[in-house]
Amino acid sequence: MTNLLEVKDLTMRFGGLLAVNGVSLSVKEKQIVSVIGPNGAGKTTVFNCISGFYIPTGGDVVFQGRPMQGKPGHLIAREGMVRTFQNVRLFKEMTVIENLLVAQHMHAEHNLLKGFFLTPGYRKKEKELMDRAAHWLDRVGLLEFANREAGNLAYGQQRRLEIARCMVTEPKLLMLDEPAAGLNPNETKELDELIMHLRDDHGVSVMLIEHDMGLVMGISDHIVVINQGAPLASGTPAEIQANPDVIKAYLGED
Ligand SMILES: Nc1ncnc2c1ncn2[C@@H]1O[C@H](COP(=O)(O)OP(=O)(O)OP(=O)(O)O)[C@@H](O)[C@H]1O
Repeated sequence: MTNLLEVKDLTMRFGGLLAVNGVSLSVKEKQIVSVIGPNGAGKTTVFNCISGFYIPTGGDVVFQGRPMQGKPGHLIAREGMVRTFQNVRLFKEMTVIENLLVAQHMHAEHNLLKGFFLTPGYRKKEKELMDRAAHWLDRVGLLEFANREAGNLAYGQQRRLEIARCMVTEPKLLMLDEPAAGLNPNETKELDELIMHLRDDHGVSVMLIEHDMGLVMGISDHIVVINQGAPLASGTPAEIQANPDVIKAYLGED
């Protein structure tokens, strides 16, 4: 099976700090790959480099066979790699459904000017966007809140809306930065089911940064561990749980 994403020898330097040092990883189609490591290990920086929010100091990022390093985030998103952030970033004063419509407009660079003329083609496109938004709201259990202001949703619901906002753009790779942070155990279980459902029924690959080890060990096909910016281990959940270097890095943390 060819790799959807191939990252080789990724390096990111901030002044004197080598935040990411020689990290390599790959994600295959329909795989859930988690990146774990102690606080400050460089996980979010790896995400930022892959998704075009930082230009890496060195290394290669190849997505669907094409080099991505140096491209801006919005172009990488258009290639089919979309992400969420550690802190919820919704348009809080817009309604839930508006958040999904705007995401699709931004993604498709839909010609808004045409809207003023209300051509039949435009109306048809608008209906498609609306149908897709409703479909994903239903999938993440938020359809009944479609017209509520996004900022008024409970935190766990906002997290699910963020995932729906990614999914309306029909990505190949969904990158989630600490999606379970701040969720209660029930919400985490729903998130676990949602992520597996996205992979199994919608064919997306998922990359995950997460501190909730129950979630990571339960859903990951493959895990990459980084420590102080450098690769420490990679393997299946069982291999990672049994790896003495990983255990040491985690026990050494507290
Ligand atoms: N824009 C930046 N400028 C300077 N240093 C940065 C920047 N972003 C991250 N760093 C530093 O790089 C290192 C790695 O940070 P990063 O946020 O990637 O770690 P992390 O593994 O995601 O941590 P956490 O689990 O706590 O979110 C840290 O020392 C951090 O202070």
